[in-house]
Amino acid sequence: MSDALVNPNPDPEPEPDTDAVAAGEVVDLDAHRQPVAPSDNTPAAALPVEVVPEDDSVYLPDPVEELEQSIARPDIAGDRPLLPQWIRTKAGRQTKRRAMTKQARRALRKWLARQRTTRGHAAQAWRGIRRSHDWMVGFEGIHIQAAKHEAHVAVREARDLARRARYTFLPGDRAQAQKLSAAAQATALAAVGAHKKARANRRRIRALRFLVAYGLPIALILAAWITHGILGLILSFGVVMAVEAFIGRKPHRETVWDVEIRSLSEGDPMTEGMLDRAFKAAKVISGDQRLTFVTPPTIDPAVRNAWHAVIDLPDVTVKKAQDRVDELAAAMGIDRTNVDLKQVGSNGRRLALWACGDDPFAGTRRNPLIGTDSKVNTWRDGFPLAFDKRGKIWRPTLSDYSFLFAGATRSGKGMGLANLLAAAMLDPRVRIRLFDGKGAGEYVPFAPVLATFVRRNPKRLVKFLRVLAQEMNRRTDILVELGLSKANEKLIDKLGGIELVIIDELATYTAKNGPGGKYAEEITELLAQIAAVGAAVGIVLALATQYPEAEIVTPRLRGNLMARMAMRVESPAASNVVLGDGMVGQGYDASKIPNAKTSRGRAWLTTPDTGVIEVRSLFIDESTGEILPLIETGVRLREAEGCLPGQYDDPVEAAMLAQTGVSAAAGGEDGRGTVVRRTVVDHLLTAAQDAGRGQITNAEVAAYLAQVNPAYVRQLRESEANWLVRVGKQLKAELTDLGVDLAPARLTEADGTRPNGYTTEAIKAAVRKLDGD
Ligand SMILES: Nc1ncnc2c1ncn2[C@@H]1O[C@H](COP(=O)(O)OP(=O)(O)OP(=O)(O)O)[C@@H](O)[C@H]1O
Repeated sequence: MSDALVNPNPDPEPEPDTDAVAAGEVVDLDAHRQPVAPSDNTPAAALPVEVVPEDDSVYLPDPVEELEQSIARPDIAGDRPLLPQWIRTKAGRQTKRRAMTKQARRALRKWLARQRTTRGHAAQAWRGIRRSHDWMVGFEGIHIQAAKHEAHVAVREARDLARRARYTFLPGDRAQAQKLSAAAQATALAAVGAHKKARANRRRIRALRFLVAYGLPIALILAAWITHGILGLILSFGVVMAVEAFIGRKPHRETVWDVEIRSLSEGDPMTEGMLDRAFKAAKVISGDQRLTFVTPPTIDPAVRNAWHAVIDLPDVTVKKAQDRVDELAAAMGIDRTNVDLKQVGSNGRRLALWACGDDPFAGTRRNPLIGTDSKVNTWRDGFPLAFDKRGKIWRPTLSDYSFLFAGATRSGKGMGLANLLAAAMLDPRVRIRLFDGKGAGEYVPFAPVLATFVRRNPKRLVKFLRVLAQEMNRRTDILVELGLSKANEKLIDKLGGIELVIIDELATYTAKNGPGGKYAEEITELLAQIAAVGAAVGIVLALATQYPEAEIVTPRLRGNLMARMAMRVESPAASNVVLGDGMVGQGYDASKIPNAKTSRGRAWLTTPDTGVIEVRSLFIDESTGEILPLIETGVRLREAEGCLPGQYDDPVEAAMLAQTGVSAAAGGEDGRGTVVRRTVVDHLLTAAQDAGRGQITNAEVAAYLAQVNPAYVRQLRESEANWLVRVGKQLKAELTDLGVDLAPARLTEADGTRPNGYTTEAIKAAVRKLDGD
C-alpha cells in the first residue's frame, strides 16, 4: 500500500470520510494549521521540550527527541504539500501497518462474534449433520420427478395416439394418425430415457457427495481409531463434530455493532468525525455545535498508536472537557488513562487533545542514566524520575522542593527512591543522608557514597534532625548576609553542598505507637520545618511510606512536601493523604491504580511544575544489579572531587560524632548503617550488669576494660596499684572527653568492705545523659 493517501477531507465543512483513511489521515497540515497562541504555563500540543543539559551533566536523549529529529527532514523542493513529514518515517509506516493489521484482526473477530450459538454446540453440530445430509441428498430429485412426469405423460399420449391410429379407418386419416403415433412414441421413449439418465446422474452425484459428507469423516474416524486407538477415535470424532458445528452455525442476522462507532483501541484512526461524535456523546458539546480543528488529528510518532489534535471548542471551556474526560475517553473506545487534555493559549477554549489506542503505561522505560559514567547536575537538570503518558521523561530538580513517595507494598516506592539515588550519586555535590526505616539490606551497597547511613534507629534520626535544623539556620545566616532569599547554583559549594535526606519507611519514625513513638512528634515537627524552608538553602527531603495515613504524614508535613508521588494505595482516603484533601473527588485517585504487576510504578505525581499528572516511574532492574555500576561511578566521581565521606569536613556528621561518640558516615564502622555506640560508658554499664550486684568496684572495672580495650591492659612489671591508678586516670579522661560527669564513689559490699567503684544506677544515668534522653 502506498504511503501517500489522498486527504479525504480537505474541506473543514463536510463530514470526513472515516472509511477512506486506513491508518492515519494524510492532510494538508499547513492549510489546517492556525497559529497557536503562545502560553507560558501550558506546553500546548507540541511535543515536550526538554532542558538541554550542558557539559557538566549527562542525560541520554529521550526517544521523543530522537523521533523528532528523525522526522525533521526539510521539504526543500516544497513538493509534498499534502503529506505530513511523519508519514515518510519508519515510525509513520509502522503505525500504519499496525493499524491495518489491527483492523484485519478486528474484522475477523467481529465475523467470529456473529457465529455464536445460542442453543448450545450440540444442537449446532446436529444442525450441521442435517445440513450435510441435505446437501448430500441434493436437489436432483426434482429433476427426476419432472422427467418421470414427462415420461408418464409422453407414454400415455403415445398409447392414446397408437390406439387412435388403430381405430381410424379412413385411409387419409389413418396415415396421419399413424404418423402422429410414431412421433409420440419417439417422444415417450426419449422422455423415459431422460428419466433414466436423470436417475443415473443423481445416483452418481449422491455417491460422490456421500463420500464427502459421510465417507471422509467416517474414514478419518476409522483411520484415527486404528492408528491411535481410543484417543484417536475421540479426537477425530471431536474434529468431525467441530466441523459439523461450524457447518451448522447460525449467524446473528441483526447488526450487533454500529458501523458509525469507531474505537481507537480497535485500531481505528482518530478522525474529525470521530472526535465530533465523541464530544457530542460525552455531552461536552451539544448536537448542533461543531468542533473547529486548528490542527487535524495526526499520528504522534513518539508513542505507539497515539494521535493528537488541537481543537477550538464552541462556547465551551477546556475545563468542561477535562471534567468529562471519562465519558470522552469511553466515546473514543479507550480508557481515561489513554487521554490527555491540555489547555492551549489563554482564551480557555483551545484544547490540545492527545489520545492513544493502547495503554501508554503498559510498557516499562529504563532510567536513561543506566550505563552512564558522567556527572549529573541535579540542581539544574533534575533527576529522571518518571515518564508521562506522552512519553515525556519528568526530571524534578533538587533545587525547589522536598519529596514524598507513598504507596502500598510492592507499588514501586522503592523504585522512585532508586531513581532519585541513581542521579544523586552521579552529582558529587549531593550529600546523601539515608535513614532506612525498614532496616533490610537493600541500601547497604550504596553505603560508600552515603554521607550518612543509618538503619532503623529513630533516636539517631531525631538527633540528626536537630543537627540538621541547626545546619539549616547556619545556611540561612549565610544567605541573610548575602541578602538572598534562596540559594543559587553558584552558592552550593559555599553553603556546603546539597543535602539530600532520604527516609525510607517514614512510619518507623513518625508512628506514635511504632518503634520511634517516643520521638514521633518531634521528628514530624522537625521534618515539617526542614521541608518548609530547607529547599531554599539546599536541604531537600525525600520521604517514603507504605502507610499514607494522617498520623504518619500529617497535613502540615504533607503541605510542605511540594512534590508528591502517589503510587497505588489501598483506599481513596489514603490517596487524599498524599495528593491532598478532595483530590479523589476531582478524579485523582491512586486507589484506582490496578493492583497488577504491569502497573507497578504507576502513580499520580503532583509538583508545582507539573500539576497533577499520571506517570509511571522509570525502571532500574534490581534483579540484574543495574544500579551497581552507577554506585561505582558515584564512588569514582566523588573520590576525584574529594567528595566521598571522610574526604571532606562534614559539619553534620562531626556534630553527631561529638554528641554520640560515633559517626554514621558511609554507614558507620561496619558500613551497614548499624550505628551502635561503643563508648567507655557502655563498657562500664555492661561490666556493672555482668557483676549483677547493682554496683562494680574499680578493680572489676579495670579488669573488664583490659578485656575490651588494649589501652587498659596491665603492663609488664606494672604493679597492680600503679595499674589501677593509671586505669582510673585514663577512664576519667575518656569520661571528660565524652562530657560525662561520672566519678567513683565509696561502695558498701555484702561482706562489709567499702571499696571505690560505681553503682549501676549512676552508670545508667550517665548513659541516659549521653543519649540525650
Ligand atoms: N516503574 C516500574 N516499572 C517496572 N517495574 C517496576 C517499576 N516500579 C517498580 N517495579 C517493580 O515492582 C516491584 C516492587 O517495587 P518496589 O520494591 O520499588 O516497591 P515498594 O513499594 O518499594 O515495595 P516494598 O513496600 O515491598 O518495599 C519490583 O520488582 C520492581 O522491579
